[in-house]
Amino acid sequence: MQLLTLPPSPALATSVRATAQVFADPKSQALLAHLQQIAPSDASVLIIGETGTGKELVARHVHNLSKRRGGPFVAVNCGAFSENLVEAELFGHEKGAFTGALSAKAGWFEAANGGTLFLDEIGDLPLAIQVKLLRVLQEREVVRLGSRKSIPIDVRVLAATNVQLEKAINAGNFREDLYYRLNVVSLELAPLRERPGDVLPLVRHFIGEYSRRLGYSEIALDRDAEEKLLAYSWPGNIRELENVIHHTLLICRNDLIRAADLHLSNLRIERQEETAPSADESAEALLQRAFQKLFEEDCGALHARVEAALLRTAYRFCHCNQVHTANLLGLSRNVTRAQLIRIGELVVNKRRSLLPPTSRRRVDLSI
Ligand SMILES: Nc1ncnc2c1ncn2[C@@H]1O[C@H](COP(=O)(O)OP(=O)(O)OP(=O)(O)O)[C@@H](O)[C@H]1O
Repeated sequence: MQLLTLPPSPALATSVRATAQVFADPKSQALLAHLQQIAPSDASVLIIGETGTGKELVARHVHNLSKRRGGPFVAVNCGAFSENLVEAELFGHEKGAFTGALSAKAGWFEAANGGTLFLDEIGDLPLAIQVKLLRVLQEREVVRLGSRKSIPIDVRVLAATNVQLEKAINAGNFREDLYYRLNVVSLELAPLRERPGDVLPLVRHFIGEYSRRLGYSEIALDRDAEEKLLAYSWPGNIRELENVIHHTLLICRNDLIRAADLHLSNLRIERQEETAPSADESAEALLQRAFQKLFEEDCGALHARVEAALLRTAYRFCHCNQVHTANLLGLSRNVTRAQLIRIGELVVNKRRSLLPPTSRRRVDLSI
């Protein structure tokens, strides 16, 4: 097994999540060897893999191993923007270039100058923008929207996709010339189910990571739990595994994780079928299910805000009674208290006893 600990480059300091990476399975070790070979060059790389297989983490790794590691690493999700917005974001714009352009703004290419631009979900880029991207890659200069001035750029582009771009090319949704420009080197990430040697090292890695963050002492797995994790197919890959471990540590407060503590998605499906919403399902049951589901999914910042709003609502609904809130949400009292402190619903006073803040009376449902 190989566990690498990488210092993030200065430009990454605020955005890097995991600096330790697990490459234990022979397939992952081969990928790592390939990655180390191609990282120093300036070649464009196309990273291919199902969702959650670690494409962004690999892109950051390539950047950190390249001569550009002292420069910025800018990661963007091409699928998250409308056609107009993605153009302005990629290439930048001048003041007044379009309604709402109140000031001039550099685009992602300029922001990544001297470093690496990671374009995730490249298959979602609209065709009109693909043409412009190709031109920038060929000419190594950008022209902001609303300007005629060319700005030279020195950027290495890494792109990622979880769909087969060849199919998109055949369907007329992706330009072949852009595909060849991006795919000078390709790195294919196998789904987690095809690299079983990574599963337990990743589990231990995330147990360590989340235990540290939650302030827990050492936590072990029993043999049945290990077998259950190894037998599972991980459709959401490493991200799903990470969420399962995070969820398990939040719910289970023992030093030993047993098979029954692990809620994998096939169990969730059974549970959802058993408890499919009925017309007369109580508000409490609905709230509890929504809350459990949130713990099982990762939607980044939105997740954290919805989770906080739900906690706050449940706590106020239970008249600031921690035990009732814990029962309502199906959590232990310790976890509930820790989460309430985290979102500022409970404060520690001078005598170190916990109190709800008195100044806030209104239920804040904003997410
Ligand atoms: N080899 C690894 N070692 C440790 N953690 C990893 C590894 N690969 C991925 N992860 C973690 O798994 C999570 C998902 O990884 P990442 O975001 O890179 O996947 P992705 O393939 O880019 O996902 P998507 O297709 O949804 O954009 C992240 O939290 C990442 O830190």
